Amino acid sequence: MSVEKNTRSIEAGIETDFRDKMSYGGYLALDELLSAQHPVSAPEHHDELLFIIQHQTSELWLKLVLHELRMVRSSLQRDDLRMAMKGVARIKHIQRSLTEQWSVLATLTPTEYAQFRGDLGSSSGFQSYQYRAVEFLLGNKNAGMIKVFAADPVAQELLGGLLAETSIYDEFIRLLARRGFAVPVDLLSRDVSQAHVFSPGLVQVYREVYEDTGAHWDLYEACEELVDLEDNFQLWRFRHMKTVMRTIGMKTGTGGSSGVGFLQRALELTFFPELLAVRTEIGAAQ
Ligand code: HEM
Ligand SMILES: N[C@@H](CC(=O)c1ccccc1NC=O)C(=O)O
Repeated sequence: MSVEKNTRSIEAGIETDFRDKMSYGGYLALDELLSAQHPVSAPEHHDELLFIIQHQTSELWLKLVLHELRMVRSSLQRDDLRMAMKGVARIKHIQRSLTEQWSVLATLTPTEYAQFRGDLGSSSGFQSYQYRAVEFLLGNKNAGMIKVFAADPVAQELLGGLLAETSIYDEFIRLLARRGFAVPVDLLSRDVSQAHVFSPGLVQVYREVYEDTGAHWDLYEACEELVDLEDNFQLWRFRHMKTVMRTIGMKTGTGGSSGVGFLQRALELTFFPELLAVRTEIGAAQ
């Protein structure tokens, strides 16, 4: 270490020859990753790289969210609530990071975006199959959403598969039934390819959990974790809608929707409605 030169010396043990050894770039396939940004504006607009990287990093995180959600689902199937909650905890951190990331894109002004928006053609986040897969795994099934992937067999297969499978909410509800709670039977034999719809009987199950937390501590904790997950998902949707509003105003979307109005309607969707409804009941007379 040469303090005067403000330079750190490279230690003798530091690896420098990677002809026959695994390296950082090799392990992480950085050549592929860092050559996957292809701006379409010509001449290239300075801000298009921001736009591409914001989406690519979001898709990478969504890939991990999907990976963790599958683990959460299989843990619930095995009655391993602790493992499931470990997965949920990780997902919650990813969601925070994804939501925080909107501030980077918000530095893209409407003037700058308008200069390359036309080059995006009809491509849109509406066509993100990983985002749709997350919605499906959380229980917001919608077969109609698969239509836009007619030209993408990989996406179609993934989403078609998830549509027919249980969501993490279906699995949580089944776990509650195995624990002896009076879960309405129609919920246990429902067509899982449809979106979960509000069940008043399930609210009563949660009421039992929330009114005797000591007896049902792990379930009580799990319920609150699921509420956090939904809350975080809605915060992402809200920041998306607000960023869209400040960037394109009330223009229609490149994907063909009305734009902001369409995104606002997504804020009315809910994954775990009974977990929210139970709050109204707590402490109320029987
Ligand atoms: C300036 C930036 C952005 C604008 C102006 C914008 C605009 C829009 C609009 C107008 C829609 C409605 C569909 C349409 O007609 O196109 C939409 C949908 C969507 N966008 Fe973006 N978006 C932006 C950035 C992002 C980013 C960074 C992501 C991250 C992956 C994203 C993901 C999505 C998703 C998943 C949908 C579907 C939402 C749903 O079905 O409720 N968007 N976006
Ligand atoms: N729908 C956006 C375009 C857009 O944001 C976008 C375009 C291509 C790939 C991802 C996108 N992000 C989110 O919709 C718009 O109407 O400006």
